[in-house]
Amino acid sequence: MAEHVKEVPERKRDDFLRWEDYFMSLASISAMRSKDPNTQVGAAIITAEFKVVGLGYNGMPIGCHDDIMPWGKMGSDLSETKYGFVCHAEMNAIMNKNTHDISGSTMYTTHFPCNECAKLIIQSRIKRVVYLHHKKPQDPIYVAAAFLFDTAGVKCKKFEAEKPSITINLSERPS
Ligand SMILES: Nc1ccn([C@H]2C[C@H](O)[C@@H](COP(=O)(O)O)O2)c(=O)n1
Ligand SMILES: [Zn+2]
Repeated sequence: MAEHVKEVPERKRDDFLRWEDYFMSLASISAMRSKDPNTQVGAAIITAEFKVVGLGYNGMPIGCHDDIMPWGKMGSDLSETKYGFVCHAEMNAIMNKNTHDISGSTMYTTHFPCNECAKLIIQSRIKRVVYLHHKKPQDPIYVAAAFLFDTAGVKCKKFEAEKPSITINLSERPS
């Protein structure tokens, strides 16, 4: 064979990122955009045809500047904490969707959805939720969310990574 022709491998590479790892990676990378000093959450909506149609992370509403809004957990009432204002990652992923009908889709989320996001997920006709963390399963908010999903027939699954961690190299130097 001519010396300049690269030997083409006969088989595909086998260490490619599997679909589920890819989709949870998109949710996890989206979470890296969050300004929440305590909990960064990301969500990705994937259609049954494996198309990415929505990404979101927890953040303040449009026009509510991050440096003006409260990011604390404690205050004399809700209006003095982030909880009264922050948009959840799941809601933002739904609001950011780039197609009208997301029925039958799967939401990959770094954290188990709250009851308010569960309602949005159900009403959007998302049929499956894959989550990475579930910090407070006994919290009434998440008990209510689980009841909503179970009653509405939305399947919930804890994410199991094929690759427990991935590295992204954004520098020009080859990894
Ligand atoms: N499924 C969830 C759960 C929480 N979030 C957001 C809401 C807050 O920004 C933060 C939670 O704050 P913490 O009480 O852990 O300090 O995460 C979400 O977007 N989706
Ligand atoms: Zn929520």
